[in-house]
Amino acid sequence: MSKTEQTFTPIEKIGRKGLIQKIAEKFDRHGEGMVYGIGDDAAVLGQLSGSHPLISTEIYSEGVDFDLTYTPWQHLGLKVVSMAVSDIIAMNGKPKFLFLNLSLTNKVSVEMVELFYSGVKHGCDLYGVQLAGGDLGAAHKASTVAVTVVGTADTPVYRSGAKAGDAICVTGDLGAASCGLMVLLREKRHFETSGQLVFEPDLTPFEYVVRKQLVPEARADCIDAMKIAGIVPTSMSDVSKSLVSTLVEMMESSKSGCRIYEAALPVHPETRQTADDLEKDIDTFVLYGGEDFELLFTLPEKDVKAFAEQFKDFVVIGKVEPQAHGIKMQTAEGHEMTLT
Ligand SMILES: Nc1ncnc2c1ncn2[C@@H]1O[C@H](COP(=O)(O)OP(=O)(O)OP(=O)(O)O)[C@@H](O)[C@H]1O
Ligand SMILES: Cc1ncc(C[n+]2csc(CCOP(=O)(O)O)c2C)c(N)n1
Ligand SMILES: [Mg+2]
Repeated sequence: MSKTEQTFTPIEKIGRKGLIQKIAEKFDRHGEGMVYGIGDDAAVLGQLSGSHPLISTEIYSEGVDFDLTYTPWQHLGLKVVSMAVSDIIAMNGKPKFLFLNLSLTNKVSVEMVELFYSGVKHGCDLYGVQLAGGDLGAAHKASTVAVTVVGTADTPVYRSGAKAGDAICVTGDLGAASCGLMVLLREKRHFETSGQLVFEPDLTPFEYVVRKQLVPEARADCIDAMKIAGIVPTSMSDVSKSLVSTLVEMMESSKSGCRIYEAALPVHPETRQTADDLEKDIDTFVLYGGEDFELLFTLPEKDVKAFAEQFKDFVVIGKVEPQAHGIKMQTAEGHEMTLT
């Protein structure tokens, strides 16, 4: 069946209760640490002993944070889970339970909600998280998705612990997700002016960057490796907004400055290629682009080598300095510039 012929069952046809029942069927009501999930006035979780409960909550609005023209519903479901668990992971925690609140316009069908929850299910399985409840309501013009995640941490890691002399590290690569967003927005503009009925652009040359935008993955693998290596970073945060804003937040709360090296910033070859194609400066994406969901963390110099033996997908991009140094980047040409 092509996109134009997909069935559209209005939510009012099965009703709110009918839709919640369809959602509930996809998820277990009981599970590890969950006494009773979807189906009563509140979820009942198991008792926690020893570790600290962590709670993080986020809201995403249609047209502001996501665009349904180019976002498949199952991708949106997976992405909201990744974005939510990333905040728990960034505290050195383990995500456990998820709550999802949806307010939906009448442009959203039962089938779309089912696709969304198949993405959510995929995310829950990927991160070992259980859907424990939520809420469902109507929206007038734009849909919203609010997500709350509950996790645990034996040793929470804050943004504020960076110490002068620590190495500044980042996982994966930067700038790909915002580069992917630019590609999707360009294709959307093209679609709107072309008069075509179906939005089916050929994104093959942009597969990596578009994937990073539509289905980013939270770096649970890095936290697991830290645990195995017995390493606790001095500070950590996820790069959800941009490298520069995350660095500034981290250094301000750590009462420190830093120096990063432009030449050390990790960039995927496809991001570089796509930036050229878009005729944009690669640095705009790498320094100021959001949604990469990589981890930025600081390690005492002596821990870097030990951690590198356990985990390969990170690089050192700079060093923490005393606060008076400011937040600086040494460019590839050897100049020093202040980052803001
Ligand atoms: N979008 C959703 N995703 C996952 N679970 C949901 C969602 N909406 C509702 N639920 C779950 O379904 C069950 C019934 O929810 P419902 O909102 O109907 O009951 P309630 O919260 O007790 O009622 P009220 O909102 O009037 O207090 C609850 O367990 C709730 O967590
Ligand atoms: C249509 C559309 N407009 C804007 C964006 C960009 N965007 C969405 S959420 C976000 C930050 C997440 O941070 P946090 O998880 O901290 O809320 C950014 C940069 C997008 N993807 N789609
Ligand atoms: Mg409710």
